Amino acid sequence: MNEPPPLPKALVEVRDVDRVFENVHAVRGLSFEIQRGQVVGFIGANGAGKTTTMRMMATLDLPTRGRIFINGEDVVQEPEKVRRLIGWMPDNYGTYSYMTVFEYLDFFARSYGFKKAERTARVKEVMDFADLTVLADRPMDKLSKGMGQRLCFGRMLLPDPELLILDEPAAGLDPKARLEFKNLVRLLAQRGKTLFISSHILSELGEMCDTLLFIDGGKLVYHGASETLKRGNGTDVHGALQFVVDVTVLGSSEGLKEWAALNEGWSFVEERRGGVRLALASDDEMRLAAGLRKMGLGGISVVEFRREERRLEDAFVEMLRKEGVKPKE
Ligand SMILES: Nc1ncnc2c1ncn2[C@@H]1O[C@H](COP(=O)(O)OP(=O)(O)OP(=O)(O)O)[C@@H](O)[C@H]1O
Repeated sequence: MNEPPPLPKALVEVRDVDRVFENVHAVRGLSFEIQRGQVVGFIGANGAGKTTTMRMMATLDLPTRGRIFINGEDVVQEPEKVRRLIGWMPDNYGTYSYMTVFEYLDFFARSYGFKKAERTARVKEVMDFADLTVLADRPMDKLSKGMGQRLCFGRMLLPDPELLILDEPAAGLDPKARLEFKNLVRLLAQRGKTLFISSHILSELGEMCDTLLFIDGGKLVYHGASETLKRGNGTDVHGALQFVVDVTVLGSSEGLKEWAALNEGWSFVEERRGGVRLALASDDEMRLAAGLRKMGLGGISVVEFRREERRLEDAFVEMLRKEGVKPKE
């Protein structure tokens, strides 16, 4: 029996892509990969090139130079195959008055080729998933921003695409709707979907994404794990990442300051009431645990410790500074 061909390693591969409009160089030499099952945040200021990149991935626009592959299929040469793999949620979508939520989903399910019982079952499944069942008979133009967004989400999920591309989905949502949106993202990630989500507000995406891509002036300025960004508390004089640990001790913290000076990988950052902030030149939890054990053996009574999370906004600003880019509003 013939084995099926192996799946391409990365679900998305963007290779040295440029997009030049008449007099705007919107995307410049952009390259990145997205692995299957990841939730990726695509972050950049207004005009950074996010929508242009996403539209090219979604086969709605063509690169001026470079190539984009989705599951190994070239978006320019095989747009039909690519469209079957992706769900695209634009930042704006049209509403039809006098069409209910159910009618809208049913209409799109028909256009995706679902027939009768299968169509009814699929629309029901999507309405349940996106919490739209109670809104089934509500006219589309009577939905709140959050409800409308859930409907758009539902429509995108009808053909069960593997890759979901969402352009600014959290923009304009109130806190409750934003929470509901985060839950949907979490559920989809649990089902093994790959999500590529843009925003110009870092904190909107930080918690829900495994990986972050930062774009500025059409260029990629960072691609990495969101955890690394959050935990890394800046860099030392040599540019190496540091992780700050806040340690509370019983009694004087003088002993801990001396301990940090004598132990490799550790350094003193600052003193605070009841404790000290130390930097550890590693995010290895074993090294942190070994350090805490050594403190105890050295007669230092640690009553509490906390590895600090850096605000993603600070991380972003610092990263742009390192790249020599001035952050924009
Ligand atoms: N069709 C077009 N013709 C000319 N210029 C365009 C076109 N589409 C986008 N641009 C320009 O390309 C640049 C990148 O725009 P893009 O919409 O990709 O940015 P963005 O990061 O999505 O921003 P926003 O968050 O405001 O949507 C901008 O300078 C924009 O004005």
